[in-house]
Amino acid sequence: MQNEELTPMLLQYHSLKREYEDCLLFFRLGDFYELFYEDAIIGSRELGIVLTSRPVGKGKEKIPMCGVPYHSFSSYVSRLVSRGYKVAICEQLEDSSQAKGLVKRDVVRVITPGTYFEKEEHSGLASIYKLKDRYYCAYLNPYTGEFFGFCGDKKQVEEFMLKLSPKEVLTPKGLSIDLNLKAYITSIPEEDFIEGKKVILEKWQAYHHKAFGFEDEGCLYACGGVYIYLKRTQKNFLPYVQRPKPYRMQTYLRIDHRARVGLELTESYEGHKEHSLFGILDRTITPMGRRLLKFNILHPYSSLDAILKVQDAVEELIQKRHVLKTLRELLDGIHDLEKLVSRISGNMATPRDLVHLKKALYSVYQIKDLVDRELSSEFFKELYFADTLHLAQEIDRVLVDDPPLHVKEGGLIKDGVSKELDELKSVRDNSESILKEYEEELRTLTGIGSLKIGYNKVMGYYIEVTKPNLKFVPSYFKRRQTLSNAERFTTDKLIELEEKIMASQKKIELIEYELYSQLKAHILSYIEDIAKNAKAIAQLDYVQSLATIAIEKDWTKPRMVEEKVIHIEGGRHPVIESFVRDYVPNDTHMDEESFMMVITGPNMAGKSSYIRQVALITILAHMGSFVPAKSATIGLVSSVHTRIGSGDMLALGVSTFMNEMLDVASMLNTADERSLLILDELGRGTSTYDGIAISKAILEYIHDKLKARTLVATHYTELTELEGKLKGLKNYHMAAIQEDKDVRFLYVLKRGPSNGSLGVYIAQMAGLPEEIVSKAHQYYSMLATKSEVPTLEEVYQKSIQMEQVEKLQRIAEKLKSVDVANLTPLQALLLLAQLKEELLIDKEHYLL
Ligand SMILES: Nc1ncnc2c1ncn2[C@@H]1O[C@H](COP(=O)(O)OP(=O)(O)OP(=O)(O)O)[C@@H](O)[C@H]1O
Repeated sequence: MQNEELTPMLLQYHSLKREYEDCLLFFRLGDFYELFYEDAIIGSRELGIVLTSRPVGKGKEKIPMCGVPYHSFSSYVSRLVSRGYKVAICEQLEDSSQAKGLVKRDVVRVITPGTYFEKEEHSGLASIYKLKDRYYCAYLNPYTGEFFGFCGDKKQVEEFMLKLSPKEVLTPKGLSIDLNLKAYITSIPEEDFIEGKKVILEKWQAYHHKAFGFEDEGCLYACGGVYIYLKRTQKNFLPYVQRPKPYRMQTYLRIDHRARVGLELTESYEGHKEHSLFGILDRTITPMGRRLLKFNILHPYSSLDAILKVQDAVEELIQKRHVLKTLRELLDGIHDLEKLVSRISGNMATPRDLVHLKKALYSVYQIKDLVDRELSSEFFKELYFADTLHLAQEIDRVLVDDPPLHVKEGGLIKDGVSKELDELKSVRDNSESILKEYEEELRTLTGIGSLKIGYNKVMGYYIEVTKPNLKFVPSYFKRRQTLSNAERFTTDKLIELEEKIMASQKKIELIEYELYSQLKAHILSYIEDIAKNAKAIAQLDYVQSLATIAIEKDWTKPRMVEEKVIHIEGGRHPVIESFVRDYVPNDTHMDEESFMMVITGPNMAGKSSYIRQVALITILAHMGSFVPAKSATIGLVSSVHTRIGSGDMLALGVSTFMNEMLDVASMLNTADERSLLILDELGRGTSTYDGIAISKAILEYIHDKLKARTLVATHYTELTELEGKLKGLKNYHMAAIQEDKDVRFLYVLKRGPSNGSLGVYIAQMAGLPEEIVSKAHQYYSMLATKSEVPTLEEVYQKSIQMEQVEKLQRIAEKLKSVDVANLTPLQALLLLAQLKEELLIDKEHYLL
């Protein structure tokens, strides 16, 4: 269509669309946002709304269009951004009734997949910048304001991105990033990163990247790209952004994406939160606490100091149950403070948001008081609370307790706040009683008992008289409207009254709006303080959640040590124990001498559950949490890696075996001596001989080179031959009993190798046809005789012997280390009692 054929409104549309070519333009027309042309076709397809075509050009040519109501646009926008579209919101900048000619319009905000800060699930903007061969990246969560900068190699950047899972990643134009990112990529000019760095330095009044704790200025470029993009897209709606800070991988126990999936940390394989560690652990009350808990599950602490600080806080709360109870009650009154902060900052706060803020800030005040009075561990002493009570009091002074949803509805401000407002309100209320009096007067005057004065937005005030009474209407009544059974009139006096009421109403609205804006501006000037309190509340909620779950599930405080050990007595799997009745606890003993466990046993015997349980207990301990065990001593771990078949990369076209080898390669390249490795069914994706050969070679490498604590669950009994050859490796098996034609699982970890997988029995239990099962039994007997497979009874006896020998060795070690000459009589007696107990096999029998 030629320009001259377009209406002024369409010309306006085209000029805006040219500026925002890569966006779907939501063009405000009255109570609707309209989409035109190609945008309308996309919008109708993606949103399932009707596509119309209207003759809008001067030549009356039809163009495709569709629209969504302005008050519910949010859900439509969230659907579009989650599918990778960008949406430009074009508003009317003046009141259409006041405008001369075409209403002024402009784009006030661009919403992209990572910047929709009203919705947590659509929030997360990152960037990648490359200088020489270093990658720099930044991550901003516009929902909470959290802002990180990070520098690392390709692998670490991938890990950073997978863990923080941004929805949109910004890269400089022309830079090809060969990374596995699950986010929408937006290219922006390289100059934006440079310009952004300047803006950041200016905003936070800093002169150097070191002022933010960054070792390298590349991080500030990456942060700059993110910040400038946010500013340009959000324009006047900039959410709250915290000062950028370094994301320090070394302060966290590293958990890579494979371990997150394999150990079902935040969701189960099926995608359910409830069956994950997070689902089981979550006793938080506020959304801020919940977010911190999730973050800490993926980022447990790596230093002893940090862990002990949280542990002590959790222990103190467990001991002071009454304080814990009050704290939980107070937290219950706190809304999502981080969300409120970004809404206030983005100029989107409704009057009800401010009421929520008021309540939250009153609770924060009470919580601070409780913490000061009742809690003494270092964690609580270090919590910083800003004074925000005055803000709560100010909201309380100005805003009514139950305000309407929108500012426009009026009735926001309390009496006594503004003299002028109070006077106008009394004029308005008076006029209403004058109206009532006038209605009475007219009824008496005309003798029409049913006469009434009414109001609607279109006509204003009117006098309504039913048809049968029209004959009594005086001549000075002016006709306004005819209805089916009544007529509507007005009089000079009514018009005069109406003008008075309307004038005061308009003024009331103006003053209320002004006072409300002042209140918002006042709150905005303390936004940093509110954000700090949101952080403190998140921390408190985190520790109270850990204390609550520890009480509920009777967990114990693990002893955290620097040595390379894991000693767990009576350990349980935190998730499975919640769903299985009579979960059988098991012990774990790993130290410098014996740091690899190979666990064999039949299918379904509990091998995988056991090795995962050790990893989960270790992670919980590093979060400062109590753990599901009778007792535990956990030596610090630097990273947790898993090789667990979950099929998560099959969708990417990688075969099972290749996927497995990729996992192992990634593990071996990043793990170190202090890592914990969990290997489940290594080598299962290839032929048996290949599988055994590769598994053996990998275990030897881990043993000789890495020396990392490692748990292996396998069906290859051949791997058990490594015990004896590799000093630090020991065999264990999950015990099962063969009862006639059935197998009974004991779920007890026993020393020594198992005798095979009993897979035929499992097939039988699963209901395979009898014919197949009996054939399989015959084949199994033939193979077993050839390779001399021991019976279950033989395996059991051997494991008992091994356990007894090891027990005696431990006792001997203990005795060797005793300095007899320096023992007090009491210590000697206690030692004697302890040794006697350790020698006990059951209630009546002793070892030896
Ligand atoms: N300690 C335990 N106490 C009670 N039940 C358990 C225990 N460990 C595991 N189970 C139950 O046994 C089921 C199977 O366990 P798991 O998957 O760990 O066996 P597996 O030996 O790894 O089997 P496969 O070799 O077939 O993979 C679990 O889903 C759980 O219900």
